[in-house]
Amino acid sequence: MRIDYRVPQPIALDISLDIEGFCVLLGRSGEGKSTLLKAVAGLLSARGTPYDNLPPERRPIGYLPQGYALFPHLSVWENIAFALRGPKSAQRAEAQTLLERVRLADLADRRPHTLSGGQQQRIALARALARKPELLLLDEPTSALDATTRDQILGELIELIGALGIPALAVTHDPHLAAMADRMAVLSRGRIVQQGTPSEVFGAPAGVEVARLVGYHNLFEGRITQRTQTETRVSCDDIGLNVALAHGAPSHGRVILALRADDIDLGYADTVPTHGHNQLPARIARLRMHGLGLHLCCDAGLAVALEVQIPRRTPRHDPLHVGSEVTLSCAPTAIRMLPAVD
Ligand SMILES: Nc1ncnc2c1ncn2[C@@H]1O[C@H](COP(=O)(O)OP(=O)(O)OP(=O)(O)O)[C@@H](O)[C@H]1O
Repeated sequence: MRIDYRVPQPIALDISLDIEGFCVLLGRSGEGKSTLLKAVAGLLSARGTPYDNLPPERRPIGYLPQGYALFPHLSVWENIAFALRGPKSAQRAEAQTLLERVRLADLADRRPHTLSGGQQQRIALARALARKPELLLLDEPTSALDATTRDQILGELIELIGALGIPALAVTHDPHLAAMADRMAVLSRGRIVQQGTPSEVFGAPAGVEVARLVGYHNLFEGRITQRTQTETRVSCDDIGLNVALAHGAPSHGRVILALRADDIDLGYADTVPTHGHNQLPARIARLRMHGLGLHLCCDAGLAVALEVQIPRRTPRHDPLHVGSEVTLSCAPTAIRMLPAVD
């Protein structure tokens, strides 16, 4: 399904988006993600296809707002029945069928506050299904979930929506959710700046804004000085780096290099890193624990400090401290080359 929407207020949007399976629209806070969903649902004034000029109640859309908006004083089945018509007994039977579709048949008489965040989310989904939607819209589906179970609950939700066979558009600023989608798009300054599968977008961000949103912590400027058939040599503050050639990457002049914190390897000054590419002597400027690993800020002579994520501490990592001399290294294929921004 394709949606084309133009929204004048409260923020100008001009959006064309292909929705297949579970699609995630990623954007910073305030970019207009909720505004787009409300426009498609007919809850604010906008022009676009499909559903142009249809009042909200006639749009075949299932809308899950942030926090789900379940009625606390109604039972689960009454929350779902709120979207149904007809005699009470028929409503109850249909609510029960919808609860079975979201695999929560035994919770019909509970109140929403007695359920987990993931269960509440599925009740909201059941209520949305009562409208027989041809499109599901989910506003920040991660926001009310517990961080420890979030990925599991979202995995189950995505699987469930896939089994229902209804295309879904979820909006979020969370790259973890985007990484789990069938397709994703990135919203910036009112437009879609990139869309594709998560591996296409995470693997080849179209620009600095996308790179930042999908977790490239290290962004720094350089100038292309040499090019071979497979690699480009880029000079960054007098430090030379080899970058693997990628389709569509700039071929000359100023560029921005993007590098993920967990794509940098760390060796001690007296050890040779696991691979011989792009070795940078560096000094640890800051260091903090990150789960089982470490997050480091290292001064390697570039204009910016390099952020380095070590997933698991080995016994050799224990002596690391501010001021330690280390050798950073990264493979040429780990560095993305983006057009420079003026
Ligand atoms: N009712 C309103 N009146 C005035 N301005 C509004 C209104 N609703 C939203 N805005 C503004 O429109 C812009 C987009 O808001 P929107 O809620 O769509 O952003 P968002 O991308 O969903 O943000 P978040 O991720 O923080 O939820 C923001 O600058 C917001 O302040």
